[in-house]
Amino acid sequence: MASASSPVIKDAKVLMVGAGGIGCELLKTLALSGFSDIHIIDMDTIEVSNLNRQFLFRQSHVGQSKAKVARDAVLKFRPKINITSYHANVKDPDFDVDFFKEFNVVLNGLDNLDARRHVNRLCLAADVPLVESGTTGFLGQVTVHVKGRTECYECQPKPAPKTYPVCTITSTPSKFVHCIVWAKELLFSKLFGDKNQDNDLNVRSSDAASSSKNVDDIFEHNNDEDITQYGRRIFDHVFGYNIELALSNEETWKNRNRPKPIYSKDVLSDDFAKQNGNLDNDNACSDGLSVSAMSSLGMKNPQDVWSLRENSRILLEALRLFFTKREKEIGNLSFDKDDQLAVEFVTAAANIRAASFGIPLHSLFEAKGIAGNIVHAVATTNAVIAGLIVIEAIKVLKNDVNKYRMTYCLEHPSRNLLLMPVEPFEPNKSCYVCSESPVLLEINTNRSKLKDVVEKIIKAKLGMNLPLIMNASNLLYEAGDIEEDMVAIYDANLEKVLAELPSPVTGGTMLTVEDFQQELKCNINIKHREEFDEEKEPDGMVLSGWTQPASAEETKDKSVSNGANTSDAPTAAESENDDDIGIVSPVKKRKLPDDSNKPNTDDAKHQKQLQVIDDEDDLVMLDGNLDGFKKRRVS
Ligand SMILES: Nc1ncnc2c1ncn2[C@@H]1O[C@H](COP(=O)(O)OP(=O)(O)OP(=O)(O)O)[C@@H](O)[C@H]1O
Ligand SMILES: [Zn+2]
Repeated sequence: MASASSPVIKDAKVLMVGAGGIGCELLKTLALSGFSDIHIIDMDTIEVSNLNRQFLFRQSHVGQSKAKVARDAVLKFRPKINITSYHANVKDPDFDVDFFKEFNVVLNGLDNLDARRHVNRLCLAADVPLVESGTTGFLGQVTVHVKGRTECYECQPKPAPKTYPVCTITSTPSKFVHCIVWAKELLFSKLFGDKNQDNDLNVRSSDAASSSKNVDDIFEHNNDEDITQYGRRIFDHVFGYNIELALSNEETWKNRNRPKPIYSKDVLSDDFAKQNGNLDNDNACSDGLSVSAMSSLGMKNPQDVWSLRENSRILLEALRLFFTKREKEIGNLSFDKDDQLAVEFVTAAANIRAASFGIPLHSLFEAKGIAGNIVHAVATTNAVIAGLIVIEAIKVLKNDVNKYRMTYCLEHPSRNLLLMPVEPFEPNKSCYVCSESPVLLEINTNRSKLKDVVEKIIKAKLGMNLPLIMNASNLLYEAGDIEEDMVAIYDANLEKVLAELPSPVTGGTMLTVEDFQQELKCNINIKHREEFDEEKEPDGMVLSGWTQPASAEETKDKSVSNGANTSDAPTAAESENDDDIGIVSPVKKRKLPDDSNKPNTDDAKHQKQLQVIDDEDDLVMLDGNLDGFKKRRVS
């Protein structure tokens, strides 16, 4: 390993993308490892919920740029190095191919597929190696992507990662799970958990002065206020007032549907207290966990999707029951999916928020499943992953191709294995991103419209947001800032191309798709296919040049997203299987295209230090050479 004074480290110009959970650890580790020219891009500002694991940030930094604060924090203990921060989206056109070309290596600490794809494509276009990473709870991985040598980030299809940027949760939910996270992590915690724990429940108005302290008092239950009044006040604050406040920030809603504020008086009549629950004869029982708002309101079926009014009644009733039947627990509660009242409260709150944002409502049964599956970010996983990123970055800088490893951090170490390095895969010859071969798109050209192709394939699968589609030299379609009448012409052209294809198309029609924003161009060979198995191919179209991952890529399926404190986790059942990752069919692994099959002397040296460890508590690392399946002590 190169030492801190090594020229490869000192002279390297490194670009880090993301200064969140992984990014903070990474910046610190890079600086302490001797890197001295680090550029860091992050578009976000610091949220209270980041503070438990993004150790470069403090309470006083909330609201400030992550990239800048991270830079300043590290410069305090490494004042002589150069750190350049950009408070910006990596997708900004300023960060173009020429910008990327300036760097020796790019390191990702991102939390979403879209940005990861974008960076992958720019790294390929600029021919700069990329070290990519992700964590979910105790799981994590680091992968190395070097053009022409190892597979690119998109060589294999990835299941969409399930982590949510904070602002999605606090301000712009678009899926029901975002509302669940909000209800569980923010509203439930604020009302029934530790009051002193700051959280991002309140919408910060653009007027910074009006923040935190007095706003927090809103959630306090005043002694002179009956519990129904209190409930309605909270209701109006979080579903009414906060939404109005958020709406006042016009910028946020430019390209989004505006939410609708909901006040309790709009959904519930004033005499609702009388109808809500049976105040005298609650289904009181001594066991707190069996108190239920549903039983209290005579609602029996957990699979029913409640109306907005029913959700509002459940919410207020659950809140009342917490304050009357489980008073002693208030202040110490954290969400537990086996706590019926907590699940009722969270379901109702999530549904009301969903109604406000135009998101379909869900039953308690469904909501419980979603709420029980959210995994918390683990700071140590981020630290381990950041360390591994630096190790791989150094190998990349030294051009130690034979030593590149993709490393998986496992949740349930089996046979004392916590980290599992495997040799990187070679590029997928039919990858539409890093290979020249056209992708084959089979569709029923009689029925499918090119509009569907654009939506389902070009945008959803190929991840091109601003595609430009050509058929030979004819421009068929262009997304982006174009005049409405042009859009109509393009749409018509697009339809025409499909309509004119002889049916059935046997030879295929070649479309070229370009997305300058993503620096990606690929050819699509369209072929007619009459029948589709709607269950397997629900879109009625198949990108067959881009195969689904085979079982050999099981590890990659475990590919996780990153650093989010709130993510839909692999289910418990899936996690159990992680034990098997250690024996992921090494035989099927593809080798690098160069001479990496040859025994490597450095590896041989390593193996001399291998030792068998019996102590269950020792962490060991499986050596990259899986054939030997040797263990190495990690100190
Ligand atoms: N397109 C992008 N351009 C720049 N930075 C980005 C982009 N997409 C994501 N990021 C940054 O990547 C970081 C990912 O960090 P992390 O996964 O820890 O998320 P977080 O937002 O800090 O926390 P949380 O887990 O609560 O969402 C974030 O700081 C986010 O701002
Ligand atoms: Zn690829």
